[in-house]
Amino acid sequence: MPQPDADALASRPLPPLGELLAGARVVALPLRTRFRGIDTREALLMQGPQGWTEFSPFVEYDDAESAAWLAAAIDFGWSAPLPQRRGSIPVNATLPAVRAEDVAEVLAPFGACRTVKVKVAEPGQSLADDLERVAAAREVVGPTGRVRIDANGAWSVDEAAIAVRALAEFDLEYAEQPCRTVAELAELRRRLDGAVAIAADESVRKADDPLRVARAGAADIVVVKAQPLGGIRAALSLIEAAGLPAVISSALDTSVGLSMGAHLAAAMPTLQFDCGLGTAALLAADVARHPLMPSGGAIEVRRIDADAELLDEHAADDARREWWFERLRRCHSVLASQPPAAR
Ligand SMILES: O=C(O)CCC(=O)C1=CC=C[C@@H](O)[C@@H]1C(=O)O
Ligand SMILES: [Mg+2]
Repeated sequence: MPQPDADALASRPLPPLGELLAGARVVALPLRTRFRGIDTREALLMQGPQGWTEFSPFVEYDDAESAAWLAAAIDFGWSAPLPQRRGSIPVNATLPAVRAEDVAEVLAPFGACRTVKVKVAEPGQSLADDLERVAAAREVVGPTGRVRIDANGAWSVDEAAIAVRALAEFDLEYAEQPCRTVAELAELRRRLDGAVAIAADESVRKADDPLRVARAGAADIVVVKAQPLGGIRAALSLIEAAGLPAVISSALDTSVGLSMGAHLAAAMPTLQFDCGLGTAALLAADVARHPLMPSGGAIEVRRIDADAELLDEHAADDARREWWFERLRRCHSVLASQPPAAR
């Protein structure tokens, strides 16, 4: 799993656990549409000297992997902000693997996004389902819009070669993580020979070596998420080292976590692609009175104040809150056991 950037974090001591827990809140937010197998997004929110920050590794992630998400939360809540090069971030709409007839309705909360990312290769669905969904998404964004797909590594190289060529009929901006391994991505990229660009997501955020995919020439683009990569500074170093265009994306965060992603995107020297940071539109409830919803195809770069009433209204139950506090304690121990230079 990726390690937080050593140099960037070495100078900052780990805040004591008590400081993290003071005022920490756990929320359970309903989704509008089922996404990556969940209907509710749980997140732990904390208040640091720089403002609200988020720790929300998916519940199935182990402590070693989740510790990078905690390093990110601490970085955003406790470290001085980086210079911002832009005040708003163009975003894509994110389309879960819904039926074609539901596409327009599911995309409506995203407003006028020129780019849509379509989930494909959902277990239990067929290429015909993907073709219909991508066709419907193309219909919504029109001929000048951009359509990208995300298979979350579900295809073999042969399946991907067939599916990506078939879906290319709808003019794809890129295919995100079509296959699981770096070797498969490299083979697919060779076979496609530039017909469709390949973006790496899991091969970056869940890899022991997040730079391997770039070094192997297995992708044209890296998808970069602030929380799994250990925070804004670590993500910026990784992008520089990868030497590929980056798409900053969300981890299905609350608006607090999305503001971390927006600050990462704002600190990027260049931003070539629309970012996957419009996902507040997938939530049926959020923690802020003015959430980071996409408007006119962009989100603002600003910090988010969690709202006391919304935190109460969407508070997780006692058992889940204790589970998250325990997880925070364990991940804090993981970070504390690392030498400061590796934290
Ligand atoms: O990139 C986007 O449009 C939104 C974020 C997104 O798709 C994801 C967020 C969180 C978990 C992932 O399964 C998923 C992804 O694979 O990129
Ligand atoms: Mg992805």
